[in-house]
Amino acid sequence: MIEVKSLQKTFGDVTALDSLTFSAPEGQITGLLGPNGAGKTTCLRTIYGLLKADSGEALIDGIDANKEPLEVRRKIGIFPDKFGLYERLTAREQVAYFAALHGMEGDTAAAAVEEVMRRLDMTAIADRRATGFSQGQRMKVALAQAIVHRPKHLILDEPSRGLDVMSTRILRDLLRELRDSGTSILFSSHVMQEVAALCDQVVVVAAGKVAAQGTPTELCEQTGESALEEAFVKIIGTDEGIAA
Ligand SMILES: Nc1ncnc2c1ncn2[C@@H]1O[C@H](COP(=O)(O)OP(=O)(O)OP(=O)(O)O)[C@@H](O)[C@H]1O
Repeated sequence: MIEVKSLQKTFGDVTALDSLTFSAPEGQITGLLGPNGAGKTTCLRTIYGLLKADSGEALIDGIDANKEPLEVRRKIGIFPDKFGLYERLTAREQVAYFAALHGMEGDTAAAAVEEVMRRLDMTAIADRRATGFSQGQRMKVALAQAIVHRPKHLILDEPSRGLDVMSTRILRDLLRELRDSGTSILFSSHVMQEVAALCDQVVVVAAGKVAAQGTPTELCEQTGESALEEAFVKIIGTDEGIAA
């Protein structure tokens, strides 16, 4: 279980998180949906220990990443908003490096690397160096790095950015498969269709607060709308910063 409790974070005059509270249970895909600047990235960075909140807690299975970062890192896979690849390494070497960082060795590591590359349809780029990779190819390597150690919890910041239709489908199938095998998945997005298609639970964030929470159907019922897009507009009062 990923839990966020009364998270508060300010940057100078900007309140990025304002008593943000929600949880992402195991075996579910939870979507953080909000317009640009709502606080999604700040929230995810706090959960994986890259940022320290002014107050409140972010817990993975009850453990705070700020207090026990190594313990938390073992349990989670992270697909961050910004990531860099080692340009001189091949896709396979990058993923293998992350497997090693997570303590995987020998045949187990090699099998995990092959499996994740097959699953993400990366065979054609496996032995190419990252220099010259397209945005979508880079995204796939970053995704493979995030899941090669089969984490119990997966946190993704706008995972489908830069992916073409086929790759987006591969990503969606992968997330569903991981969900069905018990992984808790928390991802941020401002793309309505993605959230509607994938999420068991949606947490609508606006101005650092939870503006509404529920299944896509419940959000529609709560607002008396038939489409999630309309429900969302009603909840936050604008469609600015949200893509259909
Ligand atoms: N390092 C920082 N320094 C100053 N302000 C920041 C910093 N990080 C975030 N903010 C501000 O905090 C608020 C929340 O930003 P955040 O990136 O968490 O939003 P977001 O919901 O992820 O937006 P987007 O969809 O545009 O990525 C914004 O007003 C942003 O400008």
